[in-house]
Amino acid sequence: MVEISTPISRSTDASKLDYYEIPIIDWQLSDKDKPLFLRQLRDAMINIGFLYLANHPVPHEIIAQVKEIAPKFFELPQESKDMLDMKNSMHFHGYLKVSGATLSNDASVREQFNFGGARTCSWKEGEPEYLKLNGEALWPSEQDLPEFRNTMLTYYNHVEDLSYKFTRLVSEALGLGPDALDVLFDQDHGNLQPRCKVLRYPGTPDGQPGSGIAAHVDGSFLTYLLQATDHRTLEVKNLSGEWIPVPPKENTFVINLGKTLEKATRRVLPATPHRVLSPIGAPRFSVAFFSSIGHEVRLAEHYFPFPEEVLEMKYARDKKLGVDSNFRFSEKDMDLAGEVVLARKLRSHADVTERFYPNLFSRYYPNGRPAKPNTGRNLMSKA
Ligand SMILES: O=C(O)CCC(=O)C(=O)O
Ligand SMILES: [Fe+2]
Repeated sequence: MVEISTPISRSTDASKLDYYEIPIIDWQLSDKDKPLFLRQLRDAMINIGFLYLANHPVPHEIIAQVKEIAPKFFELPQESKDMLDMKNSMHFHGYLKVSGATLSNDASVREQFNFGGARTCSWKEGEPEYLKLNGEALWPSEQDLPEFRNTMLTYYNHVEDLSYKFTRLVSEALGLGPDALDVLFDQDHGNLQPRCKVLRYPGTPDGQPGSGIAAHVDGSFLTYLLQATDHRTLEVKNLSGEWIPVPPKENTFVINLGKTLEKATRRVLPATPHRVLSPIGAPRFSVAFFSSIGHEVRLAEHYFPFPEEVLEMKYARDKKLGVDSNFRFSEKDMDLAGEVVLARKLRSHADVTERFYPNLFSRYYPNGRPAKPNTGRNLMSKA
C-alpha cells in the first residue's frame, strides 16, 4: 500500500493554483468515501492535470513482471527488433528507434515498442481506411523472448479495464452521471484500439542532460503511465510554466490528461504538457497506456452539461492564468475520431503510409518521402 502522505490541500482556492507536488489519489477511497474521492479527483484534474493513482486494482505481481520483462525487449539483437519495425505494420504497431533530428525537429532519443490488445483487423477493401488502425501487434517470437506477449497483454487488459472504470469516476467527478462519457466510447462500433508503448531512454553518452521526449501534450483521452525504473526525469509543466519533477512512486500510475479529453470537456480539463529528460547513467524504462475514444465519434457533436460549480472552477483557473475561457472547436473536430487519429499517424510515418495506405500517400507527402525519420510519438501537438 502506498502511504498517502500528500492529501490535496489546495481545494478550489484560486490563489493556490500553482503546484510543486503531484497529488496522490487513493483508488480505494472511491469505496470508502466516494464524495471525498470525487472532490479530490475533480480538483486534481481541473487545477493540476496530473495525478498519481495509488492502491489501484492492477495486481502488483503483473507490474513486477512487466518491469522485469520490458527492458529485455530492447536487449534483443538489432536484427530481431528490425524485423518488428513499425514499417511492417499496417496498424502502426511495432518497434521504433528515434534519435536526433526528426520530421518535427524533435531532437529526442529513445527506443520504443508499440502494441495494442489482441484484435483482428476488420477492414475490407472499400471500407474506411481508419478501420486499418485496429489489428494484431507485431510480437517477438516465444523463442526470442518467452512470455513477453503474454505478460504485456495481461498488463494491457488490466489497464484497459481500469481505464473504463476510472473514466466513469472522472465523469462523476465532473458532476455528470457515471455513464455520461460512455457515448464517446461507442461500444457498438468498436473502440479505437487503445495503444501501449514500452519506452527505453538510453543514458546520455557524455553525462550531459539530453531530451528523451521533448515537451508535448498527448493526443489520448487519458494516459496511464508506469515508471519502471527509479529515474526522476519525467517532468510536467505547472500552471505558472515551471517544470516540476514527477518522481516514480511504487505501485502507482501517473495519469495525465490528453487532447481528446480536453476537447470532449471543452477545456474544463486541459491537456497537460510534459517531457522526459534523458537519464545520466543507466537507461530509463517506462510503459505508457493511451486510452482513446470510438472510431465514429465526432467530438464537436457532444455536449456535456457540467454543473455550475465545475464551470466556476474552470473560470477561476482560467482567470488566474489569464486564459480565455471560451472554447472553440476546430473544423477537424467535426471529423470522425478514427480519421483524426489516422491522419496524425500518416503524417508521422511516411514508410507505413507508402506501403499500406498508397492511395493517401501523395496527399500527405506531395514531395515524396521525407529524408528525415519520423518522431514515433503519439502526440497531438508540442507544448
Ligand atoms: O516515458 C514517460 O515517462 C512518458 C512518455 C510520454 O510522455 C509519451 O510517450 O507520450
Ligand atoms: Fe506523453
